[in-house]
Amino acid sequence: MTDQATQPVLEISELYKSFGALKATDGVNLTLYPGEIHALIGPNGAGKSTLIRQISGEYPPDSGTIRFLGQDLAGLGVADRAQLGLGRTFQVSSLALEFSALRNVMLAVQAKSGSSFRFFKPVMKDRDLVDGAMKMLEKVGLQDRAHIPAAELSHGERRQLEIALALALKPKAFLLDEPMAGMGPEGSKTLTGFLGGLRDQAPILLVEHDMDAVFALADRISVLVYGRVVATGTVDEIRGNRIVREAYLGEETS
Ligand SMILES: Nc1ncnc2c1ncn2[C@@H]1O[C@H](COP(=O)(O)OP(=O)(O)OP(=O)(O)O)[C@@H](O)[C@H]1O
Repeated sequence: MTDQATQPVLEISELYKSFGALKATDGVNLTLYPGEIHALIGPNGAGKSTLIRQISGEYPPDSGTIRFLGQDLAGLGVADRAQLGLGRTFQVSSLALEFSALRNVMLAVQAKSGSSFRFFKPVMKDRDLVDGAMKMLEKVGLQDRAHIPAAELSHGERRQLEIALALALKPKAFLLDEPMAGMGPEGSKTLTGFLGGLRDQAPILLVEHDMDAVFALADRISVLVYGRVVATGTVDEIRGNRIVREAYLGEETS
C-alpha cells in the first residue's frame, strides 16, 4: 500500500507536451510509490498513452521532469530507461509466435544480459537460463504452458507472457497500457487477480478502461481529462468526486 513517507519510485512534475495546438499533456504531476498500483483513467484522447510514452522515452516532453528512483530521465532513450528498470509490457506483436512461451522468456533474458542471437543454441542448454525463464512463467501462472508455441496461447495467456517478458528485465516499476484490452470477462478476472499480486514485485502505473479492474486493483487513481489531472485519490474518493463523475464516469450528479 501507499506509504507517503517513503520516496516515490516515479515522480512526474509539471509535464507538458503539445502536438501542434493540441495540449496532450498539460502540466501533469503524478507519483508512483513502492508497492502501489496507481491507475490512470480518462476519456479517449485524454493523453494517457502520450504520458506513458513520455515516461518510457518514446516521446520527449516539451518541458517538465520525470524522475525515476531519484534520477532525472531527461535525455535518456527507451533502452536506457528499460535498463534502469522501467518495465513496459511488450506489444503482442513483439512475441515470437512460432517459439514456445519458455523460449520467448529466454530470449528476453538473453536480450537483458546482452548476449547475441548467434549464441542462442548453446545458451538453450544453459540450465540457469532455462530455470530462470521457468521461474518467470511460474510467476505469471504459465508454467504448464511453457512448451506451447506462443501462437497457440489464448489472448489472455499472451498478455501474461508479455508480462513474463517484462519481468525478465527485473523492472523496478511497471508501465501497463490497457492490459485488459480485447479480453473477455473471464480473462479479465484472471488477469486482475494476477496483476494484484504483481505489485509486490514492482509498483504499477496502470492505464485501463476496464473500470471493474481499476476499482478492484488501484490503490490510487488519477483522472486525466484534456491532458490535465483533474483528480487523484483512492477508489472511494474518485467514485465520490463530483467533477470526475461528471467528466468521466458519465453519471448524473444533480
Ligand atoms: N504522435 C502524435 N501526433 C499528433 N497527435 C497525437 C500523437 N499522439 C497522440 N496524439 C493526440 O494526442 C491526444 C492524446 O492521445 P492519447 O493517445 O495519449 O490519448 P489516450 O488517453 O491514450 O486515448 P485512448 O484512451 O483512446 O487510448 C489525442 O488527441 C491524440 O490524437
